[in-house]
Amino acid sequence: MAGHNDSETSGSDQGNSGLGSLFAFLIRDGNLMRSPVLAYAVLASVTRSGMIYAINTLAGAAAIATGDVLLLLAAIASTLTFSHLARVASFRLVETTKRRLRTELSRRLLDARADFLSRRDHGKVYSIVTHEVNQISYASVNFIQSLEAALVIAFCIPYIFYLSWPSGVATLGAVVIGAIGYLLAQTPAQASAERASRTEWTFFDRVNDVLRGYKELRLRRARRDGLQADIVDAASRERELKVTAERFFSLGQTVAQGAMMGLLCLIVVGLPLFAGTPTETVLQVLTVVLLTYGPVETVMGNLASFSRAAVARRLIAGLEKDLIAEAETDAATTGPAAPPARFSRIELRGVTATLSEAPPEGATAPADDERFTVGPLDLVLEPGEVVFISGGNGAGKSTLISLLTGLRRPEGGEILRDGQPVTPANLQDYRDLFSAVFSEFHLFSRLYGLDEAEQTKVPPHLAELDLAHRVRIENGAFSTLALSTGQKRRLALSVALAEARPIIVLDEFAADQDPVRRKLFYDVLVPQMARDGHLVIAVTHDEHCFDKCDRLIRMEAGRILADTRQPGAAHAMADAASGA
Ligand SMILES: Nc1ncnc2c1ncn2[C@@H]1O[C@H](COP(=O)(O)OP(=O)(O)OP(=O)(O)O)[C@@H](O)[C@H]1O
Repeated sequence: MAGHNDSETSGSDQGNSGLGSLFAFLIRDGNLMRSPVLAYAVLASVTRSGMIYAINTLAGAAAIATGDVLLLLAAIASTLTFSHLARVASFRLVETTKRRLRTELSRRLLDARADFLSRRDHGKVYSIVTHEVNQISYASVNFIQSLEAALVIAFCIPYIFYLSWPSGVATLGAVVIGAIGYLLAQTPAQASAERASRTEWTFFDRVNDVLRGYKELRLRRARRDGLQADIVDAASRERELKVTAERFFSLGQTVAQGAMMGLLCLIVVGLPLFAGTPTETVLQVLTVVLLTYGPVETVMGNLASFSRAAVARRLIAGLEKDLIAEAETDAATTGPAAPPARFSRIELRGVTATLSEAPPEGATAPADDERFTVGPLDLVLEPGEVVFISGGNGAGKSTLISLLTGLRRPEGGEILRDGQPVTPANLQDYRDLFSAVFSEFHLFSRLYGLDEAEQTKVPPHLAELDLAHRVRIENGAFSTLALSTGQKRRLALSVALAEARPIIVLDEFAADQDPVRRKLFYDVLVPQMARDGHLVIAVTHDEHCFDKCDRLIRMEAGRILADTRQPGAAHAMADAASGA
């Protein structure tokens, strides 16, 4: 099973319920204070208490008074109205909280470092933005409902004291016993609920395997069975843990219900027998207690959902903490988009990077044999050059590309642009120099970020790349992405060319092109890009084309083995292509 590198501690480790932090979150960040929901809830509970009072007065009266009937009707009408308004406002609050949490988490994901995003085990992220965000958002409805119910109980307890003080004491006793039952049950319940959520992350990871690996899974039944067994295992463990959590929640609720039932027995049997309370008072107390039974059940039922939401709050906070730790600097991800910049020289000076997997759960650092070091790398690049990077699998070519494009920050050495070091403050400006088609590229369905002028450049490039018959641009989006692998890569190149950035990076672009398109790429497109003044950096294994670049960089074991210059080779290709 995939391990997760979680910075948060489990609920049981924390030793506190997290309810305080949950309520603080709901009140402070959940917009509770700015919503009319609190006012509606208070009004609904006041009118409900008035209704209880009116019912009780009418029930105990010798004759029905018109005023009491009118009071009852008014109380019913206003209770229904305010309860409805409170419900609508609280659901608005739920959706607002959900939207806020999801946009905040997405923003943090957009800001996260490439290292974090390139990890495969993102089941945790999916689970948190769906399940946990729902749990915490719906807690605001439960919070309002509970507040409304608690206010009714708070109004009714003094009234019970007023009717008969022994009943008042017994009612308070029942509330205290119920609260103790809940508090005792919630620690083990929360611990199981949290473990269940963590198991759900594994489940999402395996579902991701199904979606990504469907072809391999179709070809070998045993592979599919093995994955299915893992999915069943994760789902079963989650079920067991959730059932355990609910068993504890239910135990707490049973204690509270027992206390309420004990209270009813005490009122019906104990009061007349031991306190000599008259039947008329017993009936009045009984009516009030029965009418508050609903609000008590509401509070008791919601306590479990608060515990689940407290777990969700902890897990969301843990992910936020991870994302903050993994965030790029503000300057790298915020601020207005800079206009396409120019450069005259890019220099890598003693640049190094260490690649490692996320450590398994419980481990502090990856083992040495799980690390790969690239560099130190020294390299100077200038506009108008065509640079090919070659080397065996695992030589470090893609890592060099990540370092060069500013996606990965070097651990040692520095990158200089026109003699100035690239720092977090100017990193985004530096990245704006590049357009790229990575070996594992992603095609967005829309032309995000391209201005109108850039968008108008895409169709000519589609024609040049022999895609005009398959894809059109409609309202800033591609008409289709249902294309072959080679076509998709050419589509990605059409966007990169339309961006017209000074440096174009192509990682194994030709690998999935047919011979005709491969020839077009090496003999026409690349020389043309250089002629237009672009620095072209292409990772390639096509040895027979190594003579078509100005510089050939060979990599091995994370180092640059050779940097051979063949001046003018690419320009000569361009001249030949244009017939000059
Ligand atoms: N997260 C990681 N943890 C540890 N090692 C890693 C990690 N990512 C990559 N590596 C290792 O770093 C080395 C360089 O990888 P890189 O992707 O840069 O190679 P490459 O030259 O582009 O290879 P290819 O031609 O196969 O694409 C490889 O040996 C790879 O196994």
